[in-house]
Amino acid sequence: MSENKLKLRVAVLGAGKMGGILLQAFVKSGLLDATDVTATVLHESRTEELSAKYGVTVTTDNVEAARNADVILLGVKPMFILSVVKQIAPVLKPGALLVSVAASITTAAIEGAAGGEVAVIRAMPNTPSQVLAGVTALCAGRFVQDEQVAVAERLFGAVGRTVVVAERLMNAVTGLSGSGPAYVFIMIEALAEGGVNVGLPRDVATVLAAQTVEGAAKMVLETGLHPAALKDMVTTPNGTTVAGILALEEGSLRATLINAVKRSAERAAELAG
Ligand SMILES: NC(=O)C1=CN([C@@H]2O[C@H](COP(=O)(O)OP(=O)(O)OC[C@H]3O[C@@H](n4cnc5c(N)ncnc54)[C@H](O)[C@@H]3O)[C@@H](O)[C@H]2O)C=CC1
Ligand SMILES: O=C(O)[C@@H]1CCC=N1
Repeated sequence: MSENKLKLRVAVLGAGKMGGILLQAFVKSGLLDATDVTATVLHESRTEELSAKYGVTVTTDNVEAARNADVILLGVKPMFILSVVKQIAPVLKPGALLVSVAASITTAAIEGAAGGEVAVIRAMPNTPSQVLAGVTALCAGRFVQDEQVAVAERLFGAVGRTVVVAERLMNAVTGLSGSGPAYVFIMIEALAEGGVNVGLPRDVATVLAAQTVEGAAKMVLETGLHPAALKDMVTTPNGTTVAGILALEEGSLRATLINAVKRSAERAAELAG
């Protein structure tokens, strides 16, 4: 494992849901040494509990955490990110890399808040990073070197797949894979409810639903076949599946999902201000 380690000091400013998932995974996967990671949160009352949970130093002092860091992962809510960047700008090491996971906030806005030629990478990960099955889209700001993109790919690669996209596509990514886990959780819950409705115990129904979603997703990723071809393999003429598909089409499942991604992407654009 040690040859795969990133020998970098990383500060996670805003170790909430997403920041916490990422920092735990970076350490657990062996990519970073716990001693090289520091994290911050807003409230002093949570630092002790989170230090114990994450196994890294957790404080409320963004400036101290950022001072010696090679990579600063910004995990605060979009509305707070520019003030946090302004706060840490005076202590940034030359060559430090800022990585923001904030929805909507552009690399240009972060560069502006940093007030200099600072390397900024914008990332949109998702919560399945917690089980190393995440997907993260990355885009680079104006002052980023190729090696810094490679560092970000290593970091997010430790928690799943990565793709590099043009920045103009980041809100679209947010609408699909950033918010998408929530849509899929709702689908799994609803499929399980269907199972309960036809007599299955809840726990069995939930396992059947979740494993079916995982298996179907794996088939798409591993066979490279079009989802429609895989759907056709399940669908016997005059059989059970096509009866279920009729119900999906009557309920406009496709249009509903297309709209979900579209509305979320539109909201991401709105939040950019
Ligand atoms: N939750 C998700 O599925 C995803 C979230 N994101 C992005 O991640 C960011 C955080 O979202 P969540 O983790 O869901 O929110 P959260 O509320 O769980 O985490 C935010 C954390 O920031 C801390 N914080 C607030 N102000 C601070 C400050 N001034 N200094 C240091 N820490 C401060 C809070 O204590 C909290 O721990 C957002 O920008 C969001 O757009 C991106 C992808 C997915
Ligand atoms: O709901 C949100 O705003 C964040 C961004 C992507 C997922 N959660």
